[in-house]
Formats: sequence, structure tokens, C-alpha cells
Amino acid sequence: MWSSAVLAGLVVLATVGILRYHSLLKKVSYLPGLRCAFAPLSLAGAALPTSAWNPGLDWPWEWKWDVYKRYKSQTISCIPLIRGQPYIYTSSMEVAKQILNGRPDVFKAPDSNGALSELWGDNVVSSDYDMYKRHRRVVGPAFSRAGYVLVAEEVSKLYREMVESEGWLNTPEICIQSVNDYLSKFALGIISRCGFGLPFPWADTANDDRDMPFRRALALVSENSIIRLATPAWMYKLPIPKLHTVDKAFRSASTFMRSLISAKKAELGSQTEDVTRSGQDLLTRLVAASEAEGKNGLSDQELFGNVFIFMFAGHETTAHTLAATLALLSVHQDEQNKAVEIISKVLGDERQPTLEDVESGSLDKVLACFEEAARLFPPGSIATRDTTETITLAVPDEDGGGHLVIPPGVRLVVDFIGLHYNPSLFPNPGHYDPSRWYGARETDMSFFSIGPRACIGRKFAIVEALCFLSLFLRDWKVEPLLNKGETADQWKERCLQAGFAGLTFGVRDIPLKITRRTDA
Ligand code: HEM
Repeated sequence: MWSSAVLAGLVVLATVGILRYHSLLKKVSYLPGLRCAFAPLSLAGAALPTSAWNPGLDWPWEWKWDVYKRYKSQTISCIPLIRGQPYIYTSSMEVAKQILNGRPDVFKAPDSNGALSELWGDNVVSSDYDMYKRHRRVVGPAFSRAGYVLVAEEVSKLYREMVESEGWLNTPEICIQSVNDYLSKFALGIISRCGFGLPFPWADTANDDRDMPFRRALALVSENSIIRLATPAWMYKLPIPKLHTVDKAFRSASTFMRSLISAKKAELGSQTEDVTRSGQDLLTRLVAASEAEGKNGLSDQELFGNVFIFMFAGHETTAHTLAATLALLSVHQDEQNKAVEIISKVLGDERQPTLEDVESGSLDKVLACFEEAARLFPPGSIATRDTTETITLAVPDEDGGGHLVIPPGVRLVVDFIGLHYNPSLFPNPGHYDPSRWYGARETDMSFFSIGPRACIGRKFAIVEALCFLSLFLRDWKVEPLLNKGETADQWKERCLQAGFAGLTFGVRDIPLKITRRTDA
């Protein structure tokens, strides 16, 4: 009796499963691809590591060499068998352009961007349609030429402080276990100074009177977003130290950012002059632009959401890419020498790089070293859009041509790792070859995404990266820090590893040896 009831139950479950699978297969236009337990960007999918039954967040990196080959298509599906909506991933530029061209029948779903809006409130990255237009109207003016001049100046100042405070000037050769830590601090310093008008001295020895220093709080916040999303409020009352630390970090970062906004509003409110002329940092310009919009401006919560985005989008991405650039140049001495030669020619031994140097294009071959690193390790490794209506996507001839017909509720993912390792776009894709980017325009830089929602901070990042690399490479020869008996190839195998680090994708800890070239 019981056994036949169990059997009947199993038959019903299997039938429901098969019917569900077939309906999902139809939704992805019968594209071949991954079949798994949870959707990759669902909480369960993202929290669990990449494995055969759970692709998770890191599969585009882990399986970059064979997944599209295996399914003989640049566009594949991913069907979650237990939970979640169906996905279509593409590594084809032709299909990516159709997804990211600003069409109204797809949108940025709030849960597709690391649930940024759930954690911090609506913001320019995670919103869409009218809400996006409102955010963008206020955020756009925050980026200005005067702001980029400030970035170039502050990079030179902070760089000098860094080498002095770290005592590098007195040491001909320095072994660094994780260059990422320095670059993360550097990029946080630049966004703090140029984004928020904060002092951010490199050697900050002052006692911080807050519960948790802001820098530490930010690092913890970026590492623990998934824990924060997955943990119900009552669990923070349990005696679990890790959760207490996470909670404290989120509260601390949040209090700090709110106080920044209130202080800026008060400062601008007390000025009689034109508020837009009172400061060139992103926050001043953001708050000023919002106030100028009157009742169409952003609420405090929305300002807060954008401040958080500036803080993270503005430092993690650049830091990850700079770490990858130095790692790759350390094992490509020929490329490093080429870059140093150009820097010496343009800047000589002493001159600091300026915005004019960046804009003149004279350092473009140095920038190409950064661009090629961003191709191989793109910090914004995916861009997602969900269909709201039935759409058609033209399939490239190489994949057989024709059209995909996709109903509402399907998640379309542009896989920038797949795209950047696609040999039809980048021949010999595993090879680090900065010359691919010689003569490239900003819109060619697919690692900043493509279409109308491409990165608004790209010039900020380019100015910061190019000025930093010019200063750093002029002073230091960069080599891999090898373990005893290790070869450069073994170092590459060990150290050129990547995955989600914080809210974005990037290289893991990079150990380097730096040697003084000149009297820095
Ligand atoms: C190497 C550095 C950077 C990379 C690779 C990068 C990459 C990206 C990518 C791929 C997107 C599109 C995301 C999507 O479509 O879902 C994006 C958007 C955005 N980025 Fe960046 N980013 C970088 C630096 C920055 C900086 C320095 C800032 C700010 C100071 C910034 C602010 C933003 C904002 C606000 C958006 C949303 C734009 C919109 O939707 O209109 N990014 N970024």
C-alpha cells in the first residue's frame, strides 16, 4: 500500500519534472547547453562552488576553453532542473550587440546584479526604464573633465605617498606576497579622494573612533554580500562571531556613507554660489545634480545606493585589472620593456602623467597592456538582461544562421569571458598580446560592456590606470615572485587564477618581486 503510494508519488514527480524540462527547453529555443540543479545567479547557485551539477558564478572562467566548443555553438542554454529561470549565455559579439543595444523588450532584473538594490537601495547599475533614466540624469553630470584632471593629480600624489610610507624608496628589491592588497588600497584611496573628497592618507595611523575602520568595513562588505543576502535578520542574534562581524561591517559602512551624504548636502545647502562649481569629486557633483533636479532629484536612499555603487564599481574593478596587468607584465618582460620605453620617451625621468598625456594618445601602447589584461580577466564578467516580451535574436552564420525565438522570463547573459576567449574574435585568445588594442577606441573596449549601458566610469578608470602604470613601471621592474625551485611557467599555473573576488571577477593573490629601475 505505502510502496505503491510512494511509487505513484515518484511517477507524478518525474512527470512534472519532464514536463517542466520540456517547457524550459522550448523557452530557450531548444539550444543545447548546461543542465544543472540551480540557476547560476540564484542565491543557492551563487553560494555553491562550480561543479558538474552546479555551474555557479565561476563556470564561465572554469570552463572557458571547452564549453562553447562542446555544444558547437557560441550561444548556449542553461536549464536549472530544481529551481530558477532558464538562461541563455552568449560568447558571440553579434548576439551580445543584439542583447545590449538598449532594446525595450529586455530589462535589467533587480536580482541579476548581485541583488545590489536589495542590499543598498535602487541605483544606476541595477535600475531600468524610467527609474534608470532618473538615476542616469543625476549620475551623468558627476563625471566631468575637471574630475579626470583631479584623478590624474591624485594618482601621482597617492603613488608618491605609497612608495614613501611603505619604505620602498630605501629598498632596491621588494617581495610582495599579494600585490592585490596594495592595488585595492590604492584604488580605494583614489575613489575616496576623487569620488568623495575624503583625505585618505596612505599611512593612516590615526585611531579610528568608529566601531570598525571604514576600509575594513568596505572590504568585509564586498566579500560577504552573499552571506548578507542569505541570512535572515534573526540569525544575527545567534552567537556566531562571523555573522556579528558581517553585520557590524554592513552597519558601519552604511552609517559612514549616510553621514557623507548628509554632510555634503549641508555643505552645499550653506553655500550661496552655484553648487555645481563647489567641488569636482563625484559625490559633490552627484548631490548637486540631484538638488538641481528639485522634486525629480534622488531620495536619500537612492543617493545612498549610488554612493555605494561608486565606491565599489569605482575601486574593485580597477584594482583587479591593475593586479592582472602587473601579473601579466611580470611574465612578459618584452611587453613590459616596450611600455617602459614609451613611458620614458613621453614623461622622461621626472614628469608626472597628466590628463593631457592620457588624451593625446601618446601613452596608448601602455594603456593597451591594461586593456589586454581586462580582456583576459574582465572584472564585469557578465551582463544580464531578462526578456519581458517574446523576442527574436539572429543567430550568426557560423552557428548555422536563423533565429532564436525567446519568450518572456528568460535570462540573457553576455558572457564576457566567453566572448574574450572566443578565437573568432581574438585569435590565439590565451596569449597576452597588448598590440590587439593598438588604435582601439573606447567603444571597442568590450570589458566596459557595450551599448548604451556600458560603463559610465570608463574614463575615470582609464585615467587612473594609465597614470598609475606610467608611474609604477617607470620606477620598478616587475617580476614573478617564485617559490623555491619554481619556474615562471609553474608560477603562471599557480598564480594566474581567477574567480569572483568581492562583487566582481578578478585574479587571486598575485605574488611579485619589484626592483628599483631609477632613483624613484
Ligand atoms: C577597469 C575598470 C572598470 C570596468 C572593467 C568596469 C566595467 C563595467 C561594466 C562591464 C559595466 C556594465 C554592467 C552591466 O551592463 O551590467 C559597468 C557599468 C558601470 N560602471 Fe564600470 N567598470 C570599471 C570602472 C568603473 C569606475 C571607476 C566607475 C565609477 C567611478 C564605474 C561605474 C560604473 C557605473 C555607474 C555603471 C553603470 C552604468 C549604467 O548602467 O548606465 N565603473 N562597468
